[in-house]
Amino acid sequence: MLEIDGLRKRYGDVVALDGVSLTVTPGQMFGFVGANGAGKTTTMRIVMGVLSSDGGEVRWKGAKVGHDTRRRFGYMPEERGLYAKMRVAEQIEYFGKLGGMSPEAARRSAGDLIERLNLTERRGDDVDSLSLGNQQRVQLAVALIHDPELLVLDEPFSGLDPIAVDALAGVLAERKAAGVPVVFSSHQLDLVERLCDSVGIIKAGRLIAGGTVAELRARESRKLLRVVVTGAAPGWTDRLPGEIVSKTDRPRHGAPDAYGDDRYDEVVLMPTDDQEALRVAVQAGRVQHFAWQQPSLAEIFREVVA
Ligand SMILES: Nc1ncnc2c1ncn2[C@@H]1O[C@H](COP(=O)(O)OP(=O)(O)OP(=O)(O)O)[C@@H](O)[C@H]1O
Repeated sequence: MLEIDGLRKRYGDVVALDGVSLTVTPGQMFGFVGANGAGKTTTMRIVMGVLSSDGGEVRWKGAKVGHDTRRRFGYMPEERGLYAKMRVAEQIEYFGKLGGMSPEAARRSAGDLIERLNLTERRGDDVDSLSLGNQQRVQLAVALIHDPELLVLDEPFSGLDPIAVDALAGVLAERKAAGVPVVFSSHQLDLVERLCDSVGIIKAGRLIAGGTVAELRARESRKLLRVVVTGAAPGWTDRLPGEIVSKTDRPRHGAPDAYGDDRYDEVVLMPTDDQEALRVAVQAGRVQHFAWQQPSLAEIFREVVA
C-alpha cells in the first residue's frame, strides 16, 4: 500500500502542497485530478524522490520509501526523459536493465510492450524521429518494463489517440489485476471516471475531495431529477415543485409513439419534493422516465473546485 502522509512543499512564497494525504491500496487505480498548478506533479515527484518535501512522509508497505524501494516503482515523469538518439527497442530494454532485469528478460518484456503499445513498426527508429504520441508510448513502455510494484504516471494519456488510450488502459488494468497500485494524473475526466476505483481532487495544494466516483456522487449536493412525459397538455411543468434547470417541450419528432402520443416533454428539475413531482407527472401524461440524474465526474469536479 502507498501512503502519502501530510506532504508539504513550498517554492519560495508559493505553497505548492499544504498537507496532502492519500492512500492507494494494492490493485487500486487512483486518479489524481485538479486544475493546472494544483499540485499533482509536485506530489508525484516527491513520491518518486525527484523532489524533496518540506514536511510529511511517503510510505510503501508501511516503511518510509528510500532509493532502493523507488527502483522497484515505475514512473512516467511530466518532463518525459528519453534518449533522443537511441532506438525504440534498445531504449526500452536499456531501462529494463537499469531496473535490474537480465538482458534476456528485458528483451522479452520490451518485445511484449512494443507489441501491446503498437510500436512494432517503429522498433528500429530513433526516438527523436517519432511523433509525440509514439514517443509517449515509448515512455510508457519504459515505465512499465521492469514489472514495477507501484506505478506513478504523470498525464500518461495526454496526446494519445483513442486506440493507444485503449491499449494503455488495457495494460494498466492488467497490472492492477496483478495487485499493483496505479496512480495517474489526468485532465481527461471521462477516462478517470471510466478507469479509476478511487479519485482524489486536489485544489491549491490540498486534497479537497476523495473516494470512489459513486461516493463523490453521493456527496454531491446538486440533486437533479430527469423526468420525461409524453402526451401531456402544454403548461403542466408549471406545477412541478422546485427549480427547473432545463426543459425540452416540443412535438415528438417523426411518428407518434406506441400510445399515439405526439408530445414529448423532458425536464431536469431540482425538486423540493420528489414524490409530489412524480404525482404531477403521472397526472399530466405518460411517465416514460423518472430518475435522479447522475452527475459526471466533470460536473462534480466543477462543483467542488469552484
Ligand atoms: N520549480 C518550480 N518553481 C516554482 N514554482 C513551482 C515549481 N514547480 C511547480 N511550481 C508551482 O507549484 C504549484 C503546483 O504545481 P504542479 O506542477 O505540482 O501542479 P499540477 O497540478 O501538476 O499542474 P498541471 O495540471 O498544470 O500539470 C504551482 O503553483 C506551480 O506554479
